[in-house]
Amino acid sequence: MTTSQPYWVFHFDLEPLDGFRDILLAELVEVGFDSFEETPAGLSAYVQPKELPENWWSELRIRQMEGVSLSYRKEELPDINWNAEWEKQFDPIEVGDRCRVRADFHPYKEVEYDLIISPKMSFGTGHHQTTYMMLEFLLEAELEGSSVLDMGCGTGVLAIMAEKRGAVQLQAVDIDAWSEENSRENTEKNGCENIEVHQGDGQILHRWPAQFNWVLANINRNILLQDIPLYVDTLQEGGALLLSGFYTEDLPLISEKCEAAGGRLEKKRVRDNWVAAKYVF
Ligand SMILES: C[S@@+](CC[C@H](N)C(=O)[O-])C[C@H]1O[C@@H](n2cnc3c(N)ncnc32)[C@H](O)[C@@H]1O
Repeated sequence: MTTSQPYWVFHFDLEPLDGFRDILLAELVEVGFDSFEETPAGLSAYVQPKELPENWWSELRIRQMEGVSLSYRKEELPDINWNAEWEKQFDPIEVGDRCRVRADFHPYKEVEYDLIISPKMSFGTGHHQTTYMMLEFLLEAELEGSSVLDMGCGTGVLAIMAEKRGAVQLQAVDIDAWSEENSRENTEKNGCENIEVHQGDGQILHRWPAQFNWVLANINRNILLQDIPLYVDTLQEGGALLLSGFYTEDLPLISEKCEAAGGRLEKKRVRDNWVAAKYVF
């Protein structure tokens, strides 16, 4: 998306947000939208007019879901230079004084971990509290020589950080094809050589029984509750789960699920009511 093209942007209001924004995003990708921004009320989504089927609105399955309310406002944009748009919206993020997440159009600055991420429409630039806290955990984790699963990899930012910190065998998985492609692009940009990227969900984990020292999963409450047992099955004895994507009020449920699988909460972080938690097994 480097050239100027006419676009439409749809500003979606979604209620409730928690857990449903990902579903909306996945459905919009299916019908042809190709770039997204999170908004406090929902999502702004971009599409080239020629890509959007006439019946897209009536086809959205999320509209039939019980208790979900969705509406939109459409704006026509004559020409967008996408590079310029990203430059406006995406400032580099500093995670403490050792890690900086930037796009390749931002100038390099001396830092221990310089992560280059082209976000396009995948989630994971470090701007979100959950990504930020996962990066904080990775900064203090013992990763040298370890094996790591990054589940729901988005831009691949967590796997990239884990390799830079010494992990030697990494699998990154996302349910979304675009994120798979974007993670591959970003692993190359960062010169990572140990990360394999896949499209898939929890079912793919049967390939890797008792394999990983670390499982990273920043997804959402419902997917985590469903898939924690699968994550635990892929952990080696003595391994750890780093989980995020849920709120403080959901921590007891997540902890209960991990404890039932033999885990213990070792440490948690909280920012704006979002939680990241480390469970050891
Ligand atoms: C909140 S983003 C996290 C991205 C990145 N790991 C980070 O920390 O910023 C969650 C990602 O999980 C993916 N996802 C959603 N459901 C999933 C599932 N069941 N299995 C694997 N990935 C999933 C989404 O497509 C999205 O890219």
